Amino acid sequence: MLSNAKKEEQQEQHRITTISKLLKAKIKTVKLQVKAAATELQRVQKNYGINTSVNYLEADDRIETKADLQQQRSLVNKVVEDEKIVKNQLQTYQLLEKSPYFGRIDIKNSPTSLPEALYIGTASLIDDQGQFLIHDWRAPIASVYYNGTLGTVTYQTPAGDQTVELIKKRQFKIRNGRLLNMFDTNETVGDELLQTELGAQSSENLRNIVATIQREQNAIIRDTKSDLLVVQGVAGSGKTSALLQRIAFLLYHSRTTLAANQILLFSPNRLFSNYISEVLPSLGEKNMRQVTIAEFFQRRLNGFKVQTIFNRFETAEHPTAITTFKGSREFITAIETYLQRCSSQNLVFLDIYFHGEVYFTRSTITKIYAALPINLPFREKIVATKNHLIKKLQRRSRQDAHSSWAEEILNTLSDEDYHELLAETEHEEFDSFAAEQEYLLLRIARRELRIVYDAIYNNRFWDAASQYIDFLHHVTIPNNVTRLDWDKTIHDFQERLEFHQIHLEDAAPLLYLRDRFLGSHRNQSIKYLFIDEVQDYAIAELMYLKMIFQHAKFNLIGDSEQALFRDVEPAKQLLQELKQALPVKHERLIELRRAYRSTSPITKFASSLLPDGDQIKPFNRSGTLPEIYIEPSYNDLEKRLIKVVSADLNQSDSVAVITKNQEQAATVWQTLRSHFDAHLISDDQRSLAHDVIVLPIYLAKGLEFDAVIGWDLSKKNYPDHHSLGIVYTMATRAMHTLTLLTRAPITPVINLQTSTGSFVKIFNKHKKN
Ligand SMILES: Nc1ncnc2c1ncn2[C@@H]1O[C@H](COP(=O)(O)OP(=O)(O)OP(=O)(O)O)[C@@H](O)[C@H]1O
Repeated sequence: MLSNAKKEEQQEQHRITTISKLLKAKIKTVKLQVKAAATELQRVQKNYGINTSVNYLEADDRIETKADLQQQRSLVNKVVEDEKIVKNQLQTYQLLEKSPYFGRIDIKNSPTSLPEALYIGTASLIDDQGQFLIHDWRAPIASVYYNGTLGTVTYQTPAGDQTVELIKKRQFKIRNGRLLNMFDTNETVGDELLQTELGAQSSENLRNIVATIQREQNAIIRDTKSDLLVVQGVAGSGKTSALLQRIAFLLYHSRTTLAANQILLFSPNRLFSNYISEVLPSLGEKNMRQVTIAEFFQRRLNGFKVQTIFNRFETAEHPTAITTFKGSREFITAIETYLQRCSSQNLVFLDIYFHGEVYFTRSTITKIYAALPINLPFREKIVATKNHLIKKLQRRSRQDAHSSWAEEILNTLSDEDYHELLAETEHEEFDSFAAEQEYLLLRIARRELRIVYDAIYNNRFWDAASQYIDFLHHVTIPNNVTRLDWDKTIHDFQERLEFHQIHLEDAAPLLYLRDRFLGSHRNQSIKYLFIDEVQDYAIAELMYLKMIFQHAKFNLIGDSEQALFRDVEPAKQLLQELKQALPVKHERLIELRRAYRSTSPITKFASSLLPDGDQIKPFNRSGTLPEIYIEPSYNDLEKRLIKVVSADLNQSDSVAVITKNQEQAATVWQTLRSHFDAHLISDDQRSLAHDVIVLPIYLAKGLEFDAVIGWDLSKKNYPDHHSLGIVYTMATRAMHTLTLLTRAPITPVINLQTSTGSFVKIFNKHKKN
């Protein structure tokens, strides 16, 4: 006799087999359709080529050709679109074939109705009768699976809230048509499945978490109302995972109005961008756009080399009072006040040159600007000044047509140039040769004066960098900054300018001043802006982004405790600052406290380093205690490293040695390379595919590894509490094993006399000697 459970398992396997067969059949059909669509596209494109190349030279046929062309073009577009649809369909079926669904909910719409079983998967599947065999995880009803415990459950739909009775919730693990595991659960998504997922070895890329999204993560993913969504979550709480699932959700939810290229993610570096690049495709969606803040600033400060976050971290371990000031809300507010109060005399207008001589003087431009109504917004003042200058230029170009330089150019024109200049007019139009000459002179003058026009059009009559320097001279500096130090930074800024370089701390304020004054460079197309690791961004940078991406909804994701370049700051305080700096109508804060990445012993150890670490809830996954080796000498430290790496490699696929900076990483790598297939990771690297990698902490941000070895956590390397964020980030990169190596004395950030000592196994070789 089969037990009930066994019978149910058989029934589920039977359903899976039926669906697998159906999917196989569908894949076969769609593959043929894809092939046919490709052939059709080739045919239409070939025809398009032939049709568009004929008749083009015959003037009488032009009109006809244009209409034909339009028809041909829309035909090509339609066939391209058809091909895209079948290709997408194929991709969806192939995705479902691997694992058609992961959840089932049995619901009753009313107490008297019969229960209905709904299966939840990565995408929907509908049979020939129009019945849903699988519901997409993003469909409104699917939120019952993620949010509800058994009983009455309410979920949101476009038509308003709906209530159902949830009578069963089941989770599956299915691979290639085989049911590997199933559980009935009352929880959001039961721990058992999550245990298996989290216990697995790390992979080169972050995975999607669609089958095991937790309730609080679901709130992040499905939020559609907030203009400013702030997520503060402890290390390994699934912030990045939820962010990517959220993008997939938004693309589904707003599929007629939102495209992947209207979503922009600021990520810490290229390595991280690559690490997360598989999640959206694995959910059947296209990737959003990604950029680092330095790349973004650099594009906007055309011609300047902007310091990267990485470089800033490498060159200065802690922010100075000046860096903090330049990154603050007060600094941006001071720029705003400065601009409002700046008299036209203080605006740094520039002479406009032509043929090496001043064409419009600075004082002319200042006068034009000064004559404008005082209350006009900056942008309108700039537009009015430009229009005024362009009118002046038009008048002057008529005069300049009679200048000696214009005549000289005319006299030395080659036949070819002469005819080219005349090309746009009919020769017969001129009454006389003199009229033709007059016409040509004006054209020459206008052509030559194009550089003046361009200078006006591109605002080159105003010098943003010098204006910024003037602002730096005028701003009231805070008490903790000396005048001498401040003057030094101004000098430093000027010196860098000569080499076309700019410090990261100056990029946002300078751009803010420039774009606020000119009213330019606004981005209208981005609808959602995401910033991961937001704790590494200055408020001034966020304020600039807010000014530029006026129509975008902001999603700021971070962990104030993993701040590398700042002191650890309480989440609430950071939030308060964000709210003040980025005022919006609907803001929302979601905090994540459960740490999923690391085993429970690792999370407990890492949390014990923090002042309010008891707020962090470890996920219940067992593992060995982290280990600390305190060695008497650097030589011993190196020997220990080799032993630990060997031991880790026996149990783990990925071992990462994390150092304080690139220089130390390079030294450690030299030690390891003769023993292992070790790889040194640098700023521009994209791949992590090696047994042993060595990288500085900054590059390890956001990533995870089976085994982590923290290199030289000595007092020398991490002298005081400023290093807390770094050490905490390092420890929380480990999924299964964590070993910290150090010379004596150990950093005060790891105080072994407190509870920290009980969460770690200590091997103090130094004491013995
Ligand atoms: N609901 C979940 N189901 C399965 N795995 C999860 C879930 N949430 C998080 N994880 C796993 O936990 C790990 C950490 O997730 P993620 O990198 O998204 O966290 P994070 O908060 O961005 O971390 P950090 O700030 O420390 O870089 C990943 O391996 C992720 O797959």
